[in-house]
Amino acid sequence: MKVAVIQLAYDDAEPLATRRERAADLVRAQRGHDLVILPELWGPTGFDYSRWEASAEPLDGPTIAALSAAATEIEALVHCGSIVERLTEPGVEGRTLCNTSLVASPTGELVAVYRKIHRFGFGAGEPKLMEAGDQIVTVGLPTTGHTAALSTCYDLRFPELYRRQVDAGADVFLIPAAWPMPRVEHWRVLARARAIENQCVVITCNTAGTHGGYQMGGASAVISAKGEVLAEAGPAQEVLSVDIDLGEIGQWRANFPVLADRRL
Ligand SMILES: O=C(O)CCC(=O)C(=O)O
Repeated sequence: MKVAVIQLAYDDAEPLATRRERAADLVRAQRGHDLVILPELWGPTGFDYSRWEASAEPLDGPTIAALSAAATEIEALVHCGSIVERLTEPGVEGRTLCNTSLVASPTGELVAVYRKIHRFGFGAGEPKLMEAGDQIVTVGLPTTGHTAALSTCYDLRFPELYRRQVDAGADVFLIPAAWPMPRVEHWRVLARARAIENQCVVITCNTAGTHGGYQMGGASAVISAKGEVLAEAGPAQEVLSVDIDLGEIGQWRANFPVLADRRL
C-alpha cells in the first residue's frame, strides 16, 4: 500500500477557503497513492479556539465535498484529517461542536466518521466547546484485507483506546494531529510505542507552521508493526510518500505472538 502523508503548514493569515483549495490540490497531486492523509483541524486551526464556531460545518459540508472530489479524481482512500463538525442536535453535554475525522473512499463516499474521544485543553478548548466521541471507528483498506482504526492527536496518550481498536480488528492506526513543538518528543515516542505494543502499522500526520501562538511540531511518520520508523518528516510542510508492506504485519505477529499473551 502506497501512502502519502500531507504534513500541511498554515498560519493565522490564510483564509479557510484558500487553505481548503490548497489541501485539495495537494491531495490531487498524490495520484498513484492508495491512501492519502491530512492533519487534524487543518481548516479551523487546532489552537485558535475562537475560530471554531464560525468554521463549523456538517458532515456533508465543503471540506468533504472538496476532498471526496479529489479522492475520486485520484482513486485513493483519503483521510481528510478532522473538521469542527456542527452536530445536527446538541450532544449529552449540550454542545453542538465535535472534532470529527472523515474518510472518503476512492469513489468519493464518506466511509468513516470518527469523533475524537479524548478532548484536549484541560478545561479550555475542546472540553469547554466540544462534545466527546464514544465510538471505536475502523475502515477497511480497499483491496488489502487490512483494517485501519481512527484516532486523533491527544488520543495518542491513551493506550487503552488502541487495545480496543486491535480488538475491533485493526492492524493499522491512522492518527492526524495538531501537536505542538514543545512536546514533539512525546508525539514521536508514543507513536512508536503504540506500534510496538499493538504490533500495528502507525501512520501519523501532524501539522506544521505556527498558529494561535503555537509552533507545531511536524515529525509526521510512518512506523512499521515492529516499531521501525520507515519515514519521518521534519518540522516544515512536507509530503511523505511510503510504500508499506502490509503483509509484514501478519508475519511479525506470527513470529513474535506477544498479543496472544495478554492477560485480560
Ligand atoms: O497531548 C498533547 O501534548 C497535544 C494534544 C493536542 O494538541 C490535541 O489533542 O489537540
